[in-house]
Amino acid sequence: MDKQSRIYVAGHRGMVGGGVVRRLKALGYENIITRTRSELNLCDQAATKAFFEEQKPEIVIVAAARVGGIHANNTYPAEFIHENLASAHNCIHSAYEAGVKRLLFLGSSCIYPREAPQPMQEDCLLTGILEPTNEPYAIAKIAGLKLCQYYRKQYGVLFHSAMPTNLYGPGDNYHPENSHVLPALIRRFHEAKVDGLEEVVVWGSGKPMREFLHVDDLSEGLIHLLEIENPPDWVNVGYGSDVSIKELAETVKAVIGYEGRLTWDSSKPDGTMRKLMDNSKINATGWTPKIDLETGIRDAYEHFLKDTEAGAVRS
Ligand SMILES: NC(=O)C1=CN([C@@H]2O[C@H](COP(=O)(O)OP(=O)(O)OC[C@H]3O[C@@H](n4cnc5c(N)ncnc54)[C@H](OP(=O)(O)O)[C@@H]3O)[C@@H](O)[C@H]2O)C=CC1
Ligand SMILES: C[C@H]1O[C@H](OP(=O)(O)OP(=O)(O)OC[C@H]2O[C@@H](n3cnc4c(=O)[nH]c(N)nc43)[C@H](O)[C@@H]2O)[C@@H](O)[C@@H](O)C1=O
Repeated sequence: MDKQSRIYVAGHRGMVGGGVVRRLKALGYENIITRTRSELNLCDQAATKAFFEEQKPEIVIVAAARVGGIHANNTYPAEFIHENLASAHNCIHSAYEAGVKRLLFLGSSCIYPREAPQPMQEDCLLTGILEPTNEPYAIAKIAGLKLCQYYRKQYGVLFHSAMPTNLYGPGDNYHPENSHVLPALIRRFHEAKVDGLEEVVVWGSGKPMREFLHVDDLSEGLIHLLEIENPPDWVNVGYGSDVSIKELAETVKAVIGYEGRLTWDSSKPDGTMRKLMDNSKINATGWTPKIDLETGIRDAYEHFLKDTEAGAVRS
């Protein structure tokens, strides 16, 4: 990518969008276009069309979406499918109409079937039923991926997608109920330590396995994908190994230095039992992650403490 390219990063105030902007600036890209949601609601088709016609970015990274953990997905299914379908469609179609040549859409490992053989390869898409706890979100993500695939096929635009695994790191959403598991545990263990609580409740059985990738690794992977001349229509971007929720909780507990006990709330859903992705396709192009989970959790906690100090924790 030319350092002068006009790059629109949708969702720049989010964890991924913020990571991508950080990485682009570190690499010397100077023409980065951003809009907050109040400046441009991507669910508003007319406003999105007008924005693309006016700005005519050369490259678009779609990191804007309605995102949340298992409880949020389970609680707001209509909002998750509506907002993610609308924002993906509006971004992708308006980009095409405005002559954008390259667009990278962000999906998720949730798009793959609940019972997909592990590790999950890209071609297992649509070969089985989806995990019910995030089906609305997954269907919207599949639609975005397919929009890119067929606009590329019919119109010849280079619109392609990345399927990240569970992400974490600076700028994450720390909402006590709606966040993903890793930020939720960082916040809960931290607050229990500060408040001297005797126990921390963790959801589910602790048995599900999850793969975690630090957002700085993902950001590097996304920019790497944009440098590839003929990328796959969609490609997994994961860490390559997974841990149980129980192991995760024990690691977060140790990093934060909480000495109380763990209890499990089996009334909360486990979700899919495993969703480790096969990342060999992107690895073969020369990208591999660098940040191991414990190092990454330390980094995320340091940023959480700094943001707490500054009253800037997102939730
Ligand atoms: N976090 C994770 O574990 C994973 C995330 N992903 C994908 O990565 C992408 C980014 O996720 P992440 O950074 O974690 O999410 P965040 O919630 O941290 O950020 C999403 C951003 O999108 C913006 N946004 C949401 N809806 C709209 C809208 N209608 N118009 C304009 N802006 C909007 C939000 O704005 P505002 O700040 O105003 O709310 C926010 O800045 C998403 O596509 C997500 O599906 C994929 C796999 C895992
Ligand atoms: C990232 C990807 O995948 C996401 O799905 P998910 O991985 O199931 O989401 P999650 O991060 O919320 O992990 C949930 C697992 O963790 C356990 N768990 C324990 N204690 C807490 C807890 O306190 N909070 C949460 N959220 N989960 C907890 C919980 O019981 C379950 O087993 C999609 O939402 C979607 O966003 C998507 O794209």
